[in-house]
Amino acid sequence: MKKNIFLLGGTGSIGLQTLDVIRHNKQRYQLCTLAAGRNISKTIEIIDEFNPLFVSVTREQDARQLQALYPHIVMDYGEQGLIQAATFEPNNNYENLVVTAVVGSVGLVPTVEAIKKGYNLAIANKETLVTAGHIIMHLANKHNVTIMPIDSEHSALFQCLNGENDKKIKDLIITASGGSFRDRTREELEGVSVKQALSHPNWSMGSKITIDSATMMNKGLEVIEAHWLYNVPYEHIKTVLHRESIVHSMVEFVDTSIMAQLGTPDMRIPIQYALSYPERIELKNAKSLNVWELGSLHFEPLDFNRFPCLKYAYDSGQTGGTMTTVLNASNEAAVSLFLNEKINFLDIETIVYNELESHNVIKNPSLDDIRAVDSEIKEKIKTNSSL
Ligand SMILES: NC(=O)C1=CN([C@@H]2O[C@H](COP(=O)(O)OP(=O)(O)OC[C@H]3O[C@@H](n4cnc5c(N)ncnc54)[C@H](OP(=O)(O)O)[C@@H]3O)[C@@H](O)[C@H]2O)C=CC1
Ligand SMILES: CC(=O)[C@@H](O)[C@H](O)COP(=O)(O)O
Ligand SMILES: [Mn+2]
Repeated sequence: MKKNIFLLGGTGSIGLQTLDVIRHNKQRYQLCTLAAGRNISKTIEIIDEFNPLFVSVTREQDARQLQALYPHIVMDYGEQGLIQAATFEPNNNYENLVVTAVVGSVGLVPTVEAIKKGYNLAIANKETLVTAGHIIMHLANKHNVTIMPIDSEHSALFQCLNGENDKKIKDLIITASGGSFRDRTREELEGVSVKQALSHPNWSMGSKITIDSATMMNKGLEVIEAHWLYNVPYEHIKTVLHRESIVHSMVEFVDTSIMAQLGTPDMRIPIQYALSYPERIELKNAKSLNVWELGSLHFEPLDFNRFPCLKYAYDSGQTGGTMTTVLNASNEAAVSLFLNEKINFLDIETIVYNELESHNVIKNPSLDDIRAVDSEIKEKIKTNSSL
């Protein structure tokens, strides 16, 4: 059956690649709603091509400008707009699929509301699972909602698992490219520029996740994301440095058999699979992986001393409660300061460490607890940086 796609973060890296999948499969998918942030020229391009029923943007003045251009489209803005984009009720009988491709914990509330509505999810926005995995997984189970992973490693794990029971898993093995500074020592990280940090060796992505790759926080967030998605304890989630980003992750089963998923570093592969599942369909304009040209693949241990953010993530995940909210919120705030050239690259991990050290954990936090801790931490870091 045809699917309504509710796209949160349509103007970003994942959003635009999702639109490319829709573009080549118009008989399968229709863009039902679009939520964007501040990129209004891109929003206009998307509206002109895909004619969604509902559009939301971050700022009220942008929504007004768009409403004047498109009087027939329902529009809103801000958090309320994002929620509407996730819960809009189209007047058709298609299946509903919400693609969460916004960056940061702003994705949390709309995701919760979409689940309560019974809409299935394709999740790229890992921050939502990191900050509130227990709430999301519990609600999804209660409302019988399917969660498909878009993150490349989690899509790989999903494909390797192929429906196997979590009791049959020995270890999840998540691969990491190492990011832009993988060949530098910690001393060589002093004074690195934003431009250098944004130069990822294998993937073209949004700026926040590219910095997370360079600090290895991305892999830490992915460990927590995998814990919630696949119900595997942290001691059975391993990470490995794999420079080529060809093996997207692996699962070792109890009989020691290892399954791996390979492919070119092209996010349209996991995005399309999340949209088409349980079917697998041809990916238009895709380049096959040439294993004969590839020759060899490399795997190396990851060192917690070199990449302390990875250790902070494991420790936060093990502690649980609001600790992962603090990890995520402090990282979001610190990365934003770094991108705005207010702090140095190595300050990111110092800020995260200090917040984790001083936090009094709330066990089994509610959505309100999480939202309060998230805003408090972000506000504190922002205020301190401007003193
Ligand atoms: N890029 C990738 O290859 C991968 C990304 N992910 C995850 O997917 C998510 C998106 O990443 P990516 O696409 O790279 O990020 P981008 O920065 O490229 O895009 C972010 C999107 O979110 C929108 N946005 C930001 N803030 C708000 C807000 N307050 N309200 C509404 N919309 C907002 C932006 O709008 P605008 O630009 O209009 O301001 C944009 O559409 C992240 O969680 C990331 O970790 C996971 C795996 C791979
Ligand atoms: C494409 C994708 O899923 C990213 O999360 C990617 O994994 C980033 O690469 P590294 O974090 O491995 O550098
Ligand atoms: Mn990933």
